[in-house]
Amino acid sequence: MARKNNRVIFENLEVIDAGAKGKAVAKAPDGRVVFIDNAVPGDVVNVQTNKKRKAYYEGSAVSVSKYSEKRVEPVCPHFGTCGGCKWQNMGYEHQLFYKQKEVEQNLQRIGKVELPEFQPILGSEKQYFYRNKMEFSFSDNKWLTLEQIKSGKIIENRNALGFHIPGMWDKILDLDICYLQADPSNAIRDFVKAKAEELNLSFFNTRNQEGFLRTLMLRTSSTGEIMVLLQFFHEDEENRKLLLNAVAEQFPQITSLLYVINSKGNDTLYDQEIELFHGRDHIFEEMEGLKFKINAKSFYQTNSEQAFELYKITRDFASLTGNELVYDLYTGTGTIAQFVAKNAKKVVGVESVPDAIEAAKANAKLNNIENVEFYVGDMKKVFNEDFINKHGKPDVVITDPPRDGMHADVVAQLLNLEAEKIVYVSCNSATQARDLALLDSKYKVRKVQAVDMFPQTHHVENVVLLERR
Ligand SMILES: C[S@@+](CC[C@H](N)C(=O)[O-])C[C@H]1O[C@@H](n2cnc3c(N)ncnc32)[C@H](O)[C@@H]1O
Repeated sequence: MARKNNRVIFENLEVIDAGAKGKAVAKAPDGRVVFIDNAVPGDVVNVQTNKKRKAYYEGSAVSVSKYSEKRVEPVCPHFGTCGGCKWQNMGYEHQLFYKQKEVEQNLQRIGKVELPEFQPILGSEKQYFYRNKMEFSFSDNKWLTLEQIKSGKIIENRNALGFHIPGMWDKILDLDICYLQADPSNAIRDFVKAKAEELNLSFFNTRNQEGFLRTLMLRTSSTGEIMVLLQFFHEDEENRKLLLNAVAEQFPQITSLLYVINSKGNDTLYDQEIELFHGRDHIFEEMEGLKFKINAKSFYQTNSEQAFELYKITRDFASLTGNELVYDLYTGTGTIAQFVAKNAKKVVGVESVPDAIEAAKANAKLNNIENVEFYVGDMKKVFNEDFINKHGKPDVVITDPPRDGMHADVVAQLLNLEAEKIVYVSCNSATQARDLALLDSKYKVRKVQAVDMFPQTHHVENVVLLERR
C-alpha cells in the first residue's frame, strides 16, 4: 500500500465481484471492501482511492496487472469517458451473470424471505442500439480528453453535442458515435451539430446561462416513426427556422419535428410548452396490436423489445382468467394495464403524473379497450378506503413503482387488501426486497424472473410473483 496526495494506492488487488452501481469489488489488505471503477471481475488491478469510509473505499483502477478473461474490447471509442455504458468492457454473458447475482443477493440478504428457485435472467437480443429515446446536450465547453490537454494544442472550437461527463454538470462529451440508439440517431445528431456550426449558432454555456442551443431529443419507434425535439434558450425566429428547415429537408423520415423555447435555469421540459414545427406532435409505438401514442413528454419504456418481454412475464405471472379485478399501481401511461386488459374483467390504473393518465385514457380509447379505468394521484394518498370502496377489492395487484419502491403506507394497504396475487415489477431489487419482507406475513414469493432492459449497464429489472399464504 502506497500513499499519493493523501490517496491510498492498493497494488495488485484481485477483483472478486461486481457490486452496487456497477462498480467492481475487491478486498483491501485492511479487510475493507474496495469499490472500483474501470475494472472487471477477474482483473488484478492497481487502485487509487478517492473515498474512505468505515467499511469501504472507493477508487479507480489506474493500471491492470492481469486482465480478466471476462473482458472484451469495448466497441465505443468514448468508453471510459462517457458515463453511459460502464459494462461495455465485460462480455454480455458475464453482465447477465452479475445482474442475476445482484437480484438474488438483494432478495436473499435484504428480503430475508423464503424464495423459490430463480428463473434465469432474460437477456436482450439487442445488446446495442436498443434505446428508443436519447437526449443530448449542447455546450460551448467541450470536455477535453487527457490526450488533447497533453498535446498542448489550442482547441478553439469547444462546441459539443453529447452527454454530461459523470459528476460534471457543465462539461459535455462531444459524441462521434453512440451505440445506444439505432440510426438515423447518430446521423441526425451529427447533422444538427454541423448545420448549427455552419449557421454560426451559439451552443449553450451552463455556467453563464447563455447561448441559443440547449438540447436535442430523439425518439424512435418500432413503427419506424421518428420524433426530433430541439430546445432553444431564447427565441431567434430566423435562425430557429433555418436550422429546423434544414433538419426536415435532410431527414424526410422525421414524422414529428418539435421545438421548445426554454429560458429557465434547467433544461427539464415537463413544465414547458412544446411547439410543433413539422408533422405530428406524437409518434406511435405498437405492441401486440396495441397502439400507444407518445408525445414529447410521455414516459415509455426505453427498450421497446424488452418491455414487451417484461410485460409478457408480468401477464404470465398474473395468470388471469378473464374474471379478475386487477389494480395496476404506478401505471405510467397505462401500458401494462392495457396489455393485460383482455385477460381481466376490469383493470384500474393509478399514477401521479396527470399527463401520463391523460395519455393512458387516450390510448385505451384508441385501442378500443373499455374495461380499464385510470386515476391520477399519489399512491400513498389515493390508495385508501374510499378508493377501495369505490372500485372494489382487487383479485390481482400489479405494481411497478419507481426506484424507491413502494411507500410503507401502500404496502400496509396491500396487506389489508389481501388480493390473491401481487405481481411486483421493479427496477431496483434492493427496495423490492425490502417491500417483500414487509409483505411476508401474508405473501409467499412464488416466482422470480429478472429481465435485462439495459445491456452494457448494471441496471436490471425484476419481476416477482407473490401469492397469499
Ligand atoms: C417504473 S414507472 C412504471 C411505468 C409503467 N408501469 C410502464 O411500464 O410504463 C413508475 C411510475 O410511477 C409513477 N409514480 C412515481 N411515484 C408515484 C406515486 N407516489 N404515486 C403514483 N405514481 C407514482 C411515475 O410517474 C412512473 O410513471
